[in-house]
Amino acid sequence: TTLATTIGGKTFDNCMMNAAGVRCQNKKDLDALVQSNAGAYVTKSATPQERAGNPSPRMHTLLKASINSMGLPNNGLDYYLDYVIRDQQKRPDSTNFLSVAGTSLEDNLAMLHQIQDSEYTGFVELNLSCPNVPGKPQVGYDFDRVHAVLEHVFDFYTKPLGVKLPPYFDLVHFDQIAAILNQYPLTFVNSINSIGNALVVDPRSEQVVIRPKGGFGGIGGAIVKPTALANVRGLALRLKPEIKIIGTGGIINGVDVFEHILCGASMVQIGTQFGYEGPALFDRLAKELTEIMAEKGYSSIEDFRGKLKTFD
Ligand SMILES: O=C(O)c1[nH]c(=O)[nH]c(=O)c1Cl
Repeated sequence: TTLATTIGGKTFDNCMMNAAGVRCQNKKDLDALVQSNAGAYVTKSATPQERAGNPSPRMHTLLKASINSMGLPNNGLDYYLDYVIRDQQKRPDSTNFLSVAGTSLEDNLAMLHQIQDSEYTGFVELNLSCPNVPGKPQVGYDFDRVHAVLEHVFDFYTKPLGVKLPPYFDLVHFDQIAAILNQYPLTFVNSINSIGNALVVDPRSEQVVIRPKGGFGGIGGAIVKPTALANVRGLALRLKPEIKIIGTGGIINGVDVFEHILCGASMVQIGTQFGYEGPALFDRLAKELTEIMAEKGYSSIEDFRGKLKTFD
């Protein structure tokens, strides 16, 4: 049984990796991911300069969920670009992901020009869906802005690139976003980011649980899986086959990975549970998924990827 997957002509020996933002902000965390059984890593979304992010408490974990309003704290693009280039020199056969999340079109273009002109040959994940920068509505819900960003990016960017999208909740929105994405040579689309601007209340203290934005933040964890699977499936049914799908959201166990792949994902990312369990998560998930595949007689993920059945 193999858990290998291929995206943009690159083969990953394991179809599971971290989600941007979780245990990937500094060299220590990234080195731990390199040492783990994850098939790849993605760096914390970068802005051109380092950012402190929102005031704490800005992240809270519940039993099967997390809420965060980090506000894009990161060490700046140079830090992550330096890390991935050094790693690429040390391990030329491994492909990884560099996430960028400019708070303006200018910032996104400046960062992508810098990456285009660098010796980095890996993937870029353009994050269009951060819900937590006060005063900055996320690009992913403004289809004209998504179109404009991609138009500008593909005027000059030639390396493998994908976008990280927010969850959509109306099938018409799946149609609209897919119609835009299908116009571009995207290597992948990653769906979903956290469900933005949810609210968690502590009934004992009668207070919200995070400081930024009066307690409003992005939700992750098991409770978002039905929305994540709907977005993975909705995009899988609409995107041209050369755009692969990375499924993110609600993965706790191997069976959740299986469901994401059944819905059409070629790779999955784990955020909340990875934050909770650490790098050993990838050993557990690989074991669980391998057992499920063996039980069902599947020897590779291509045997069942996207083959979700409906009633008709
Ligand atoms: O607040 C954040 O840093 C953050 N938090 C999220 O849940 N998703 C994102 O894309 C980002 Cl950039």
